Amino acid sequence: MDFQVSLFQVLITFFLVLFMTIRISKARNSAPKLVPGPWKLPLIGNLHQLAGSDLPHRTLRDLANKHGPIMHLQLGQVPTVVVSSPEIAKEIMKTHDLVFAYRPSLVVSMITTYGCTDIAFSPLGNYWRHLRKICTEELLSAARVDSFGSIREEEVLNLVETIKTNEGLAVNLSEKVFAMTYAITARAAFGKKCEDQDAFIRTISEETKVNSGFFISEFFPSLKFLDAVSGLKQRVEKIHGESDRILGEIVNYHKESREKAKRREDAGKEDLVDVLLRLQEDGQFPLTDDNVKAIIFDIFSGGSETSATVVDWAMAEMIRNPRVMAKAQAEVREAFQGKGNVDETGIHQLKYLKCVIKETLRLHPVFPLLLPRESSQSCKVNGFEMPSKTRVMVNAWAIGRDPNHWTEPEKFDPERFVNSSVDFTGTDFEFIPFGAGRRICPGMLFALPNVELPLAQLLFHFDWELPSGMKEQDFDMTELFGMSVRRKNELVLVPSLCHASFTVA
Ligand code: HEM
Repeated sequence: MDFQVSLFQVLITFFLVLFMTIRISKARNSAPKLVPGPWKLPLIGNLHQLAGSDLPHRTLRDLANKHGPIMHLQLGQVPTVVVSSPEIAKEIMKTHDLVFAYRPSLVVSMITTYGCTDIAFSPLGNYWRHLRKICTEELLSAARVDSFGSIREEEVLNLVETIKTNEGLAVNLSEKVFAMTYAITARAAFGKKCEDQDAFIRTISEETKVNSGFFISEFFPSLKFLDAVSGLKQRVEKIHGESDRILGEIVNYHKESREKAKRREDAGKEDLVDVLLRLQEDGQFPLTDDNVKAIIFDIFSGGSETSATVVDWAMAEMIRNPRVMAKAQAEVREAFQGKGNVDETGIHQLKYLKCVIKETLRLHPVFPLLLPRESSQSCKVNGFEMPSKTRVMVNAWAIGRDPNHWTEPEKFDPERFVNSSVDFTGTDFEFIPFGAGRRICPGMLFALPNVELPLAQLLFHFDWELPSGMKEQDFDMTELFGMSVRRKNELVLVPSLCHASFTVA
């Protein structure tokens, strides 16, 4: 067979190849630009890079330093994007807030929050919107928070009195502060001390510990058997069973007392369970008993440990920075001189203390990765395509220490906030300890007095020292990761009574 190639055939072939090459390269150029990230292993993706990490926010910051402030990680079956700069956080939580205001449904939260019917884990929609409205108008409004002022003052004074009896001795301050914030939340939520309060606090604290979201079975949602193998599900169900029983009793007890009060027509001051039951009775928006329990669970888990954690970090930072402690003490002692005590009416004068609290939240955000979000549709962020159902973690801890936005970011320096308008209300994306956008923490107003008043009282009444033999520079600041990040070791300090304290009436 002759093998003759005409010029015509050569030209046709040339143009065909040219055409195909241009099409392929065009298709490549128009292919969505995916978020970059480290190299992935089959099946587990990048999980090995987090394996063994006790402190994921730190590991993720180190990875982001290599791979960029928007980084894709394949965590088992879960495509995840980690955001570590204020600019990209703003795109997620402001520009595209609606797309990213969903939460993933996690094994643990499904159990603990009655199938994600609480505020924090319920999907964006009418039910969630209604709960947020209940929060802002009823449960966590400024007026409601004010109405708990006497409870706060009493419980903080109890704390001060207990410490006074231990003057000169090493006191486990962490334990006492956590007990105090639990007592405040319990009284605000349930009113009079309920019989099972202590058992309930124990179970809630257990539940929040297992709710960190970093369990292997959370990353392989289709492999249900992993829940059983890891024992996670059984463990959480057991703890939740106990807290559900107690919450059920609390709700029933409140229903009975409301009935009795109605018969006597003597409706007293409402606690938070009362408010929810009133709304349930009104029937404007259907709320089942389980919904009420889920909301109370949120308020407890969000309300108690978080504030105590901030007080604990702030005291620890001030012990390491005696100059800051002395300045904060001078401010509070001057403001309340002669009164012998700190009360909430004058607390707004404590400008420096507010800076100390901000600086504490910058360096030690209680939820360093906020709460996880999930995209409801595909979306372009910073020029990268993010498909629907991508899990998003915003590393607020890394953002608060971003050297492009903070000078000497690792230094505890409350002065940086003195003449600064930067605040944590969700508009300054370099400082987002309460999150931002639609999902921003609705408990800010409830939380802040529980941080300010105890701190002010501890600084007003006492001078603080480390137990003998310990030096400021040796003081341990190791973190413990759970649903929130607290100090690993309890804060043990020696109080001595300040002379101003003696003037108490
Ligand atoms: C210092 C104390 C607190 C800090 C640092 C804090 C921080 C946060 C953060 C970072 C989020 C996630 C925001 C996001 O996804 O963008 C959140 C959500 C939430 N917080 Fe707080 N919180 C505190 C206290 C409280 C208190 C006292 C309550 C209730 C009494 C509360 C109730 C909630 C709820 C219900 C959500 C879920 C909001 C939603 O998903 O719509 N928090 N909080």
